Amino acid sequence: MNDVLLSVRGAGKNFSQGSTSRWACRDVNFDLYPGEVLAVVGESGSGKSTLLRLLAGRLACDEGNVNYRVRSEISSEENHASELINLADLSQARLRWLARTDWGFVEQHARDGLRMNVSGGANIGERLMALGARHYGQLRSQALSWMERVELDTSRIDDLPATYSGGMQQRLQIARNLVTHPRLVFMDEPTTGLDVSVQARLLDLMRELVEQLNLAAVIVTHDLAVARLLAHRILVMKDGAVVEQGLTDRVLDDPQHAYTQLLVSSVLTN
Ligand SMILES: Nc1ncnc2c1ncn2[C@@H]1O[C@H](COP(=O)(O)OP(=O)(O)OP(=O)(O)O)[C@@H](O)[C@H]1O
Repeated sequence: MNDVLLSVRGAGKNFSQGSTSRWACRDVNFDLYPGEVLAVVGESGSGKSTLLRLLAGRLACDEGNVNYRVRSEISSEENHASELINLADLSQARLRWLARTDWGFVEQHARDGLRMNVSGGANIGERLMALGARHYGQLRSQALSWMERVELDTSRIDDLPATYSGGMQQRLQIARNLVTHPRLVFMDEPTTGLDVSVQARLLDLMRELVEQLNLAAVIVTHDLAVARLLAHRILVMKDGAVVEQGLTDRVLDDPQHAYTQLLVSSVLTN
């Protein structure tokens, strides 16, 4: 049995504005294993994106903790390679290192996850350069091979991402994230806003890559069909709380909580 990769215990985030304070998400608990895909679903404002940002160390928890099994080369000397480390105990430099190497983050809007003023090829090569790669020929051949892998036309390698279609930009974002062989990828509504046919092909590609690379992933989506296709498990959020979680088929075919039942039935009647 593999060791847990990500362990979340009682995690929550509070946003204060003036005299009012509000929990965007509260008391979230789950474990994620290598190669496992978890979908976080719920309506707008339920706290999905905030939770994703807590998991990726982009926001600090105001309660509870998020723990990650850091690879030996980036765990500090006093920590064992196999130990789960609380993100709150990592320095900003170590968190940035994780974010650049062992994690990926696919944003809903590609412009937030790509560098729009450098070529598609440079977008893929950049994360390798952050790891010390300098050989131009090798960077270019890696970029070409990842463009092929995500089914991008390699003749577009020198074009700026702004000249790519929305679906192509998402493929580029995925290639940019996967080039360093991360173990865990966070995705925030990765197919929202794309044409239905583009979405379907992108989802197929994502499913293939997740399987081939044994990737663990946390995918925020309001689309239960995305969760059904990609996720092993589902976590349902409402008003910042997790109301139900379990295996995808169980949650979608036999929802226990009234809110999940409503979500599932509203898809069926749409
Ligand atoms: N930076 C912030 N400052 C104050 N409140 C925030 C901030 N970010 C999020 N919130 C609040 O936290 C709650 C959860 O927001 P969040 O974006 O996590 O929900 P969501 O489920 O991802 O919604 P959507 O699907 O619309 O993106 C909302 O009430 C939101 O207004």
